[in-house]
Amino acid sequence: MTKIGIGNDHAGVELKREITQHLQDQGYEVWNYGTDTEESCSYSDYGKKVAKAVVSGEVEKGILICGTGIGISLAANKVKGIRAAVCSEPCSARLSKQHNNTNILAFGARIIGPEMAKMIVDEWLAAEFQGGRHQERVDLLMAIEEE
Ligand SMILES: O=C(CO)[C@H](O)[C@H](O)[C@H](O)COP(=O)(O)O
Repeated sequence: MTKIGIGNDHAGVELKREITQHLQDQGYEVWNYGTDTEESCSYSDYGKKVAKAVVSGEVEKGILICGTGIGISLAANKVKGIRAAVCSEPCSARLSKQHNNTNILAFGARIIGPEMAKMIVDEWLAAEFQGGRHQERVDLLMAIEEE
């Protein structure tokens, strides 16, 4: 059973619940690293928590939600080994896995609705990294972390 870590700030609480249910309905094991209250908080804490869970192998993939998906994905991308992409439609989500081998998907609860979010998540989870020329580019991308 694939383990997915999910994290969110105060803007993403409701959408996090819907996505969690959607994933559990498909048999995924979902680990919640986000806040469960709408009290104002910082996206960076939650982006970091999910990113570290992915890098350590505690979970296989991560999903992040804030108002736009931007702040929380920026936080995740600060953690070595993370490739997080903000996606507002399914095509980008699929290509982010096929070409960039993203290990975290992010989106904004104030940008897209729950049905679009579910389509994005499904497309991303179904996609596979294509390797080949994309592997070389991902290797070059990750080498920047060592500079
Ligand atoms: O960090 C963000 C934007 O990049 C997120 O959308 C946050 O959820 C947003 O900034 C929170 O805004 P708020 O006015 O403090 O609710």
